Amino acid sequence: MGPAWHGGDPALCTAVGSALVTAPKTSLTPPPGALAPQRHPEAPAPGEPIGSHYDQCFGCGTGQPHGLHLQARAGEGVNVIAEFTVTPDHQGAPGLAHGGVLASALDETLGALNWMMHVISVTGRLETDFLRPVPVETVLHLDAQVRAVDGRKIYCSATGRIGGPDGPLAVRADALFIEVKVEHFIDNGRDEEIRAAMEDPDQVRRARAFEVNP
Ligand SMILES: CCCCC/C=C\C/C=C\C/C=C\C/C=C\CCCC(=O)SCCNC(=O)CCNC(=O)[C@H](O)C(C)(C)COP(=O)(O)OP(=O)(O)OC[C@H]1O[C@@H](n2cnc3c(N)ncnc32)[C@H](O)[C@@H]1OP(=O)(O)O
Repeated sequence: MGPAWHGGDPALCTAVGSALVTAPKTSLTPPPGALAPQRHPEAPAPGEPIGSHYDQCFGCGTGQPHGLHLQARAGEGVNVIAEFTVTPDHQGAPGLAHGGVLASALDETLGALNWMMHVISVTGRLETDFLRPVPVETVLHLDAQVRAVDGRKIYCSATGRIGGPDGPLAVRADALFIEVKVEHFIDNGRDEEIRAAMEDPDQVRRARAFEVNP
């Protein structure tokens, strides 16, 4: 038998007869004690653009030539909306968007939820359903919302519709984001980019926006 998805880590699988059966992974369903998400009092007003968290970000960076250039806006609740236009650069099959690009668009929209709660979090798990092919030149209407919060774990979901905000569902995702401190980036990022980010007053200002979290 070939290696399982977890590389055969004995902590993650149990032997049943001769077969390896994976243990259930952390659920994307909030546990019973999870709390309803709170919109931060200083979250952007509904309809207000959220802006890029880092100008070199593949998802939202305005200075990233290869990026998706996603521009999310605050929703009414603990949610954000965005539009993403599929271009020929995003193809997987002739004339159709690559699934990984669509997953990135969902991931980035979910990441923008950080601004609605003033919490820094990173994707721990992202489970994506691809329901319809998405042709080049399609505008994908994205909507992401936080469903619940349990300690550092943020349970959220996103949808991507075609033809309009109420159009047919093309992609959807459930995700678990994990809250981190700004040190997560400083400790793990490459020195060159971290140094440049710390010398950029706009970047420092964006990071500081998360420091006070009542
Ligand atoms: C000066 C520079 C400043 C730059 C930054 C400035 C501003 C920043 C502002 C906003 C920007 C923030 C983010 C970017 C936004 C959007 C981009 C799109 C989103 C992404 O693209 S982001 C990149 C991809 N992402 C990663 O690069 C994560 C890699 N990963 C890790 O870095 C660790 O893995 C981590 C931190 C996730 C956890 O590590 P950890 O040690 O802190 O915590 P631990 O492992 O204890 O987990 C605690 C509890 O979460 C559960 N848990 C953990 N992982 C799980 C999983 N995968 N599935 C199910 N449950 C999971 C555990 O089971 C436990 O649960 P319990 O508490 O119940 O036991």
